[in-house]
Amino acid sequence: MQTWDVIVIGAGPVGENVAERVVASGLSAVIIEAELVGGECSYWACMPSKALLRSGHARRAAAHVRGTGVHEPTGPGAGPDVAEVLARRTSFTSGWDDSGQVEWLQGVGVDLIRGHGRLAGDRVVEVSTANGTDRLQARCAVVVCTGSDAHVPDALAAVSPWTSREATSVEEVPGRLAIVGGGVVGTEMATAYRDLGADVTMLVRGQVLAGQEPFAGELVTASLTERGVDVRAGVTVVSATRDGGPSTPVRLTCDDGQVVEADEVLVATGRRPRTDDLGLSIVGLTDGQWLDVDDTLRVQGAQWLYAVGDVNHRALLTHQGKYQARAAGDVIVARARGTEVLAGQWQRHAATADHRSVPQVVFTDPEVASVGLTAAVAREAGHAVRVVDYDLGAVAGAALHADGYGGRARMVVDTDRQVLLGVTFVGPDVAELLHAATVAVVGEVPIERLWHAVPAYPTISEVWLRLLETFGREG
Ligand SMILES: Cc1cc2nc3c(=O)[nH]c(=O)nc-3n(C[C@H](O)[C@H](O)[C@H](O)COP(=O)(O)OP(=O)(O)OC[C@H]3O[C@@H](n4cnc5c(N)ncnc54)[C@H](O)[C@@H]3O)c2cc1C
Ligand SMILES: NC(=O)c1ccc[n+]([C@@H]2O[C@H](COP(=O)([O-])OP(=O)(O)OC[C@H]3O[C@@H](n4cnc5c(N)ncnc54)[C@H](O)[C@@H]3O)[C@@H](O)[C@H]2O)c1
Repeated sequence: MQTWDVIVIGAGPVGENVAERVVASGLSAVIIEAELVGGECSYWACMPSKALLRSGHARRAAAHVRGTGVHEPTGPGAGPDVAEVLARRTSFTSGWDDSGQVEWLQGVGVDLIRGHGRLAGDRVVEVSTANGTDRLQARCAVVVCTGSDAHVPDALAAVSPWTSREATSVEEVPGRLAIVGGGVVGTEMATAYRDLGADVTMLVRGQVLAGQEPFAGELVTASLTERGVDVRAGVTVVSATRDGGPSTPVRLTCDDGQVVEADEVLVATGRRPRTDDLGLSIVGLTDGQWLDVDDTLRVQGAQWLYAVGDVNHRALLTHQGKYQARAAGDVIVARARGTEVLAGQWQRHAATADHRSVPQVVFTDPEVASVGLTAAVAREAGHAVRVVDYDLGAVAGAALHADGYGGRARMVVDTDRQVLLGVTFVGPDVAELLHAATVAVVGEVPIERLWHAVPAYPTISEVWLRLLETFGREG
């Protein structure tokens, strides 16, 4: 049996980071990957989805500045060049070829075995490869970084719907696309496919972007609707049929009796853990579940098993998974060496920010950039809260940025401690405003000190000053 200090199962962005981290500190590591090194993010999620969105976004941004000579597309064929958009997308996935990432792994000294990994004993991992089964032994830790898959509701399974994988790797844009789900994937793909010329209908069980401040879903819905997307909220799909067989139109029946026909249907109804056939009974758990971890990313009740990234269900985002990977990699090294474990709040080995300081950008148009708690969640958690809103369009830098700029900003203030619990920006190109908010929330920067962080004039960031003025210097 071959032995390494650390065995990582899953070479997505998170697994790669854990392995790199422990090797950089002098331990040995092997990573096991069943599909492509780079994982979902590189080939079927973050990168291709943002590439599909970018051309339409850039074109609309230019069309909203008088004098650029670019106008909002009207009529068939007037939108972005679909073939070029798809070609650009494909370049960002390297044509679904992972040799570049494999080279990077080799360069940082991480060993790779291709195959399906599962636990098979105390620190033992069995790998099913094309040539049979290998058994590997870890001296220190086994780290599960197997990510997540699309969840497909039973009502839709029979019609073999698209998931985010098909939506991001598309080669031919359907004429009519129905999207079930109004979360991040649903709204981003509605934005992208509308730009690519599809007639898009969204069927949303609850509210659009339900986890965000309510005005985020409202502004995104208004914009999608204005651009011709048919957004139907408060409806549940109860059955789906494709009477003519595969590749023929799909008919979706909703709980209120309405029927929607489309050439393709994308299911964007959340994720499920990729823990099937993982041998979790070895540590007293059941396959198919999310893996509950402590703040050092160690599986609850286990000594040598860690779960990092989507699979632990703390924050299903690449950047947050990589943040966890840094903490996990470092704590594995500390435990291996017997050096001090720093697992208190905000210390090196604890993923403290997962609890209430997670930043996210939804790349719709307008963009939604948020960090920390929404007002509703902050109140539910028992904080004394004051909500401060400001019209982003009234900021000089925003008005210069785009003609008719529309958007809104909110800060959620903990009035007992006079610090920010959450910040949300909704508007064109607000993504790059987010990190300042993340620093303020994570740093628990007192409001009084924020008055000394002067935003440059005339930038959209001046909204910070407007929010403070609205809050008032005496609070
Ligand atoms: C459409 C879409 C767009 C997204 N856009 C963004 C975005 O813009 N920004 C953002 O931050 N996040 C985004 N996300 C979320 C992001 O993709 C995930 O949070 C991220 O990929 C999680 O990384 P991971 O390494 O935990 O898992 P994954 O990327 O899923 O990687 C897990 C790897 O493990 C492998 N694996 C699984 N089981 C086994 C096994 N038993 N043996 C061996 N290998 C195995 C898989 O093949 C895979 O390569 C998006 C998600 C979707 C679906
Ligand atoms: N820009 C980004 O950061 C980005 C982009 C895409 C995805 N992601 C990540 O990927 C994850 C998955 O995204 P998602 O949009 O699939 O999930 P989501 O949780 O954001 O949204 C799921 C949507 O599906 C609906 N839904 C759930 N079950 C349903 C059912 N049975 N029938 C009908 N509707 C149902 C929900 O009401 C919701 O509208 C997210 O957690 C997100 O963090 C991030």
